[in-house]
Amino acid sequence: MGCLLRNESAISLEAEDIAMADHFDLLVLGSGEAGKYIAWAFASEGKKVACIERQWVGGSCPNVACLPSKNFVHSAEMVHQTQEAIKSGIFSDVDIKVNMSAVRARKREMVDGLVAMHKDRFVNSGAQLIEGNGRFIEPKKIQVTDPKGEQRVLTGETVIISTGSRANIDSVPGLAEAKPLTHIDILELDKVPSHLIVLGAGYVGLEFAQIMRRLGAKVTVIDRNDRILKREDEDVSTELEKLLAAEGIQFCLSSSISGVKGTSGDTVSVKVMKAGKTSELQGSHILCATGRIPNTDGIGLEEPTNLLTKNGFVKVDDHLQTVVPGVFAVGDCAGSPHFTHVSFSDFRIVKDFLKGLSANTTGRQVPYTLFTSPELAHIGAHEHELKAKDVKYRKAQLPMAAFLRTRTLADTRGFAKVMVSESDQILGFTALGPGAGELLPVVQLAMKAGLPYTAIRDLVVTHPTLSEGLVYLFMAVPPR
Ligand SMILES: Cc1cc2nc3c(=O)[nH]c(=O)nc-3n(C[C@H](O)[C@H](O)[C@H](O)COP(=O)(O)OP(=O)(O)OC[C@H]3O[C@@H](n4cnc5c(N)ncnc54)[C@H](O)[C@@H]3O)c2cc1C
Ligand SMILES: NC(=O)c1ccc[n+]([C@@H]2O[C@H](COP(=O)([O-])OP(=O)(O)OC[C@H]3O[C@@H](n4cnc5c(N)ncnc54)[C@H](O)[C@@H]3O)[C@@H](O)[C@H]2O)c1
Repeated sequence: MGCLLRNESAISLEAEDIAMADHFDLLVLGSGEAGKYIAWAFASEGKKVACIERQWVGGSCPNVACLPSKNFVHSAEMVHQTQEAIKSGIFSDVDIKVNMSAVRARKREMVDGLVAMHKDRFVNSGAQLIEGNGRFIEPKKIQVTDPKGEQRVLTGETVIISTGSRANIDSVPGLAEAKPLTHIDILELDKVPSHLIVLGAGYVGLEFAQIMRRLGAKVTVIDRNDRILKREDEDVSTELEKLLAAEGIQFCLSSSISGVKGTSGDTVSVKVMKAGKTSELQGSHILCATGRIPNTDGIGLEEPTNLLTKNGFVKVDDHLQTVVPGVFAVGDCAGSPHFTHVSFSDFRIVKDFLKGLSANTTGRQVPYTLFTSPELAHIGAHEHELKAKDVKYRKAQLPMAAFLRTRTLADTRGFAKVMVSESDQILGFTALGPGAGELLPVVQLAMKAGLPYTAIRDLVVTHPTLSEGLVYLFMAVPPR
């Protein structure tokens, strides 16, 4: 099989090594979102491809991140909806008791199905899935240690580093010893925590805080920032904090922790510092949700060619190629925004680049949705960024109650806003409301196609869908 790269690799492998090792057209380390799609795409075209995976076939998303956490979001939503139905008299005399083992079983069944689906995809595409831990000996040579401890050396004409990231555990005295939960462990609990302390009011922290609150836990969220989701506009994070607090979640903001005692799952005691004062918070469990660390340490990337940034991400250009021609890095480990859909976009960029097309990461759309209830969805510029850059814009904002479908759902919480340029281009859109994530693609499409906001304003949209509300929002944009 020939080289995948349009430019021949600068690295020449010694003939003897190639003879000894298993040699592939494409060698992928890590079977996460981008890595697995690249493996499947080239193997389906007849290339000799291997993908090395040490634990999670298909990566974090289907095993321990996006999909299982959204499975929990749904279980928590069912409990919440049942409670709402009792309040409104639809059910009477119902005693709700959450069976956490059943919540976990529903999640496990989904994950098992997803893993089986991934294994099938490997078989059907012809990409070899090689179980084991990979470590670079050279940029195009990886030593794999399989679960039995046996070692094998693989080489690739083209190599993709797709090793993802893991939860950060801060070096606070006693925190690691307390065996804190991460997103992986919390998805395996068989009992609802009596009092969950969540460290970090970002994506992971807020999604799990609401899940566990709705399943019956007392929940306290600690963050060093003065508001949740610091990167969002202040009106958005303030509103979401208000909605979560109304469900009974307690927030300790502008706070940091200086020590932890006890063991998560039994009792934990956390020393919280706020405005120079220290207090003690007792809980049953503690969850670390304070960001991610790239899985790039200890796998031979520092030597002989240092491929890493000072924060441990693999250094890449806007084609996701490292300093070594023919070696690419994708997804979280390359410092791409930490979303599965961005990793998928990385796959398409590398695939196109290898086929000689001019694909790159510059200026690509990065939409996102936080799966709290209500959801928070965003695309484009934030309002505070436009203000900071002194960009002139017109803004429309409506409460979600103006999206009439929300009234049928009896959930009118939140609001939506859009910022539009002097020349009618959509600069940014944010929605905090039920089903907000589903509103993004139509706005994205208009932005990508360079259509004026009036293209959405003037659509005939089915009544009463949530998307219909976009028409009313865009009608509210002030005239030029
Ligand atoms: C709780 C949680 C919820 C999330 N929810 C969402 C969401 O709803 N939507 C969204 O878009 N994003 C979400 N994310 C982010 C998303 O999961 C990540 O951005 C995405 O999974 C990154 O994919 P990746 O391919 O870069 O890495 P991963 O999916 O982590 O894949 C890396 C793979 O490499 C393997 N690996 C690592 N090192 C080695 C080695 N040395 N040898 C062999 N194999 C190795 C790992 O086992 C892993 O399977 C969530 C993240 C978390 C933590
Ligand atoms: N729905 C989704 O798309 C989704 C869901 C989960 C995760 N993710 C991705 O995973 C990434 C990681 O999520 P995350 O929640 O771990 O990180 P995050 O960066 O979103 O939030 C971390 C939070 O922890 C706080 N923090 C950090 N150290 C602290 C300390 N010592 N004391 C107090 N507070 C501290 C930070 O101020 C921040 O608010 C996200 O950025 C996102 O890209 C996406």
